[in-house]
Amino acid sequence: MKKVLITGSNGLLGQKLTELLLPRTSVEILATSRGENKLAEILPSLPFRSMDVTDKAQVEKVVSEFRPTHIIHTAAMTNVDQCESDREGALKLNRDAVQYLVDACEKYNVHLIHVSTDFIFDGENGPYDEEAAANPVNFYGETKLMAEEIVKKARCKWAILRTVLVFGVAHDYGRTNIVLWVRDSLQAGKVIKVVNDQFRTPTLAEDLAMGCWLAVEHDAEGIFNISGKEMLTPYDMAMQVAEYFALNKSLIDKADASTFTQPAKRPPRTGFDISKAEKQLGYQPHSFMEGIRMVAEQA
Ligand SMILES: NC(=O)C1=CN([C@@H]2O[C@H](COP(=O)(O)OP(=O)(O)OC[C@H]3O[C@@H](n4cnc5c(N)ncnc54)[C@H](OP(=O)(O)O)[C@@H]3O)[C@@H](O)[C@H]2O)C=CC1
Ligand SMILES: Cc1cn([C@H]2C[C@H](O)[C@@H](COP(=O)(O)OP(=O)(O)O[C@H]3O[C@@H](C)C(=O)[C@@H](O)[C@H]3O)O2)c(=O)[nH]c1=O
Repeated sequence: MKKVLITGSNGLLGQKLTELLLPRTSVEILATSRGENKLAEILPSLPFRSMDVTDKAQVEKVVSEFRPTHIIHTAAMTNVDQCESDREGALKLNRDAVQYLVDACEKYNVHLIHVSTDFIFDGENGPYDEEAAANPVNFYGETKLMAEEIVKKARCKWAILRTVLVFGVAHDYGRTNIVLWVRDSLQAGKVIKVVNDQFRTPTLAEDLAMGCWLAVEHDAEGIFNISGKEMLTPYDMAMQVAEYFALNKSLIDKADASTFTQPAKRPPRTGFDISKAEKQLGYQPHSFMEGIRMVAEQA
């Protein structure tokens, strides 16, 4: 019987993972997150414990008591711009916490599934396969690369699953994402500036959760790219969202790096080649348009 501990269960991926795994009788799960359980009402049977991954003692205590066979580590500081301004916080959460989890996994023989990002790359020549050389262009990417290096040195079994621009609907969730942001802006009649010089393979949160589960089922070891399959610019994405919801495309202003900047630099061309995960894990993501339809059904 596989016993899976999920970190960051209140997050977008954490919630989809919890919803995916809870009904499965072949696996026992323990959802953990820093704050109160945001899924308590909708999933009353969900085993949950509060676990602040930046607290080494809490990590050791929860892992020693639950004794998981696998940990899927989703918790992170994912606000890329915040990572530039709160570097100490970003290091604690995105780097130090991973060392505490590795220590516990080594001590209790737990297989660690660590979620990482395309932002470890500089975006000069995407799409990337699993062997590509990392070269982050912002602090978030630097902290996530540090985390990967900690995982690669671990003496427990480990897998690193890298993903890109995750979108989906979560409960009681503070952050938006590209699909919901475009839909809500256009429905409100707002003009939005959307870049056409950044390239991504956007990932439906449900597909990422399935990718994590496939890695657990296969006891996968090593690095796997788990993202969408289509290389799109945010402008392409916005046009598809407007198409799907029959919204006013003239509200979408084409932008580029000369007219749109954010506090942290974004790697221009990332995106992933997912053929390794397709072949070895049977990973099969939805199309971006199917992902939009699934979002529309939930929000
Ligand atoms: N979103 C994206 O576009 C991408 C994400 N990724 C990676 O995927 C993973 C999941 O991302 P995503 O689901 O979007 O993240 P979210 O920001 O949606 O969720 C992260 C969750 O982690 C929890 N958390 C924060 N601090 C702590 C802590 N100290 N201890 C325990 N839990 C904590 C928070 O829950 P609480 O409310 O309890 O504080 C938060 O909800 C991350 O590792 C990220 O780097 C990679 C590429 C793209
Ligand atoms: C807010 C905004 C974003 N964009 C573009 C920029 C970017 O390419 C895309 C998403 O921008 P955001 O700032 O919302 O997201 P961003 O912080 O770029 O997303 C990143 O999050 C971290 C966690 C990751 O790991 C990365 O894979 C990536 O998903 O949309 C616009 O074109 N116009 C806008 O007004």
